[in-house]
Amino acid sequence: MHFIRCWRRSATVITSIRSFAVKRQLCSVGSEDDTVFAMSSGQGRCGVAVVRVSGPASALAVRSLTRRLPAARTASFRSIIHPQTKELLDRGLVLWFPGPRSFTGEDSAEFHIHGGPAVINGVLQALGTLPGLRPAEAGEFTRRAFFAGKLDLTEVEGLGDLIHAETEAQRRQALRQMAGDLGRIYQDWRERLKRCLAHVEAFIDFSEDELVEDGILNDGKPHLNLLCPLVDAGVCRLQTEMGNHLSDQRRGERLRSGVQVVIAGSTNAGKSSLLNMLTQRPAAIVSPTAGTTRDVVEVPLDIGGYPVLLSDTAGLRDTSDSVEQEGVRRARQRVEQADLTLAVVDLTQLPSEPRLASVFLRGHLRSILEQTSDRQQCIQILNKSDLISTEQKHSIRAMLENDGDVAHFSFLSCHTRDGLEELLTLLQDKLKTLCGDPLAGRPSLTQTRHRTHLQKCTEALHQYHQYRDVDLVLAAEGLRLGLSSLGRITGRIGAEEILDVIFKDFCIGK
Ligand SMILES: Nc1nc2c(ncn2[C@@H]2O[C@H](COP(=O)(O)OP(=O)(O)OP(=O)(O)O)[C@@H](O)[C@H]2O)c(=O)[nH]1
Ligand SMILES: [K+]
Ligand SMILES: [Mg+2]
Repeated sequence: MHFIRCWRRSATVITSIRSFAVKRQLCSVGSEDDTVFAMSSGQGRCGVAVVRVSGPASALAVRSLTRRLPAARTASFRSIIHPQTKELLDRGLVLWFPGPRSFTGEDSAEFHIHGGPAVINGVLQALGTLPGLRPAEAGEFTRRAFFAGKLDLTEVEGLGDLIHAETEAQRRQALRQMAGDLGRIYQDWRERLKRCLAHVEAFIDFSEDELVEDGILNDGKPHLNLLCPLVDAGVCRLQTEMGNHLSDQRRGERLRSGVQVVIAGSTNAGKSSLLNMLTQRPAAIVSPTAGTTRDVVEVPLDIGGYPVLLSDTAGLRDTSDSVEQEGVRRARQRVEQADLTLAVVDLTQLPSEPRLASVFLRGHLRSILEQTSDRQQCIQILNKSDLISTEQKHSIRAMLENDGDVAHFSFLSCHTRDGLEELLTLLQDKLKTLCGDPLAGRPSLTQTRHRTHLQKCTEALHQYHQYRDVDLVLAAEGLRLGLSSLGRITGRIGAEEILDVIFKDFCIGK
């Protein structure tokens, strides 16, 4: 059975980024020596809410609200009392995690309380009355874990992705990244590059006399490979590995952000009917009038665990209507940016003669894909199969199977749902190819941020090769730049400037 559902709950990213940026500025007066607290479970009424505390005054907080400190890392059932009024706020579980063996590396505690708003507000308000305690900023617990060396930046990003993961494949990829699989690759490259740089620097540090005496220096030009034959090989190997990692057709990034699947074709082919059938709701207007759809209608879907952004578009035709022209322009733009195009054809428009039908289909596909030449990224959907005879269907199928040019096709009826299972199987296979298996092989690159730094690193390594025979100091500088770019991925270097960007996606309490 195929599994389809909506995977993206809301689209309020822009406002949340803005409000987060403002909050950061306001709160940046807070120091890391403060003890912070926040509700870490979701907003709204719930059975159990978790309030987290982290920082040096955590023990004070537990003692003030529950009288004594429980045994470390063991749940203890306690009365939770307001430290000033002595009023009973709730009864719940208290956990005490003395640093450094805690998520943040600091002394921390958790109160598992009843999830009603009055209880939660009572406990948060009580914590706020204690000296040295203040409400946490978004992502502050994770930020502290990062500064305590508990997580590197790729693991922090993995954690952020895990919180936002809405499909199975996204969850698998995020979990793997959070466990440090990706970070370990970058760390290993960094260590190896560091060794290469150390060799070159040692070479530079030798005095000229020593080198001349040892016959290493010829014509006043040092020959690096006489002293460290491993450096060249090491740098080349790194370049190959990074090149492979970079040329992964954006599989990991696509899985993280959703695969762009676009429905396109002539007017009245049944594009909106297909969108509605896949989304299982009337997301787009369907009517017998050609040119019904004008705007792009986009719906997030989970197809077999893969995140898809499915778009219905205006039917492609020449028209004098300026609004429809704009719709066609947008449709073409979407097809250009698509990871996968579903080219919908109305079977009743197909000539009955097989050779002419073949020409018609090719022409139809060409008119949709125009600039994008990659046939592999397209599925031809032969719609309205309920309106043609079984014999006609057989002869079209035979014709297409003999035509090497049509890569993938699927017969479908949006009215009888005939062919839906077949289409979904085909779709799922395509998505698997486009996103890869997040658990198989080496982990994929998941973020543009990593790609940018890695590209900079490979450019810097190129500088090494360029200068190694001419100017060793410049060659070494290439390695140093490469090292610094790699360090930026895991957060060894320049973390402060990118932390805000990463934590924008975190919620308060994480
Ligand atoms: N018999 C039959 N009719 C279909 C099928 N799919 C769609 N239709 C009909 O074809 C007409 C056009 O369907 P739409 O889904 O609006 O087609 P569209 O491609 O979105 O059209 P535009 O937005 O105008 O480009 C409607 O009357 C649908 O009911 C099908 O599989 N079988
Ligand atoms: K229509
Ligand atoms: Mg439509």
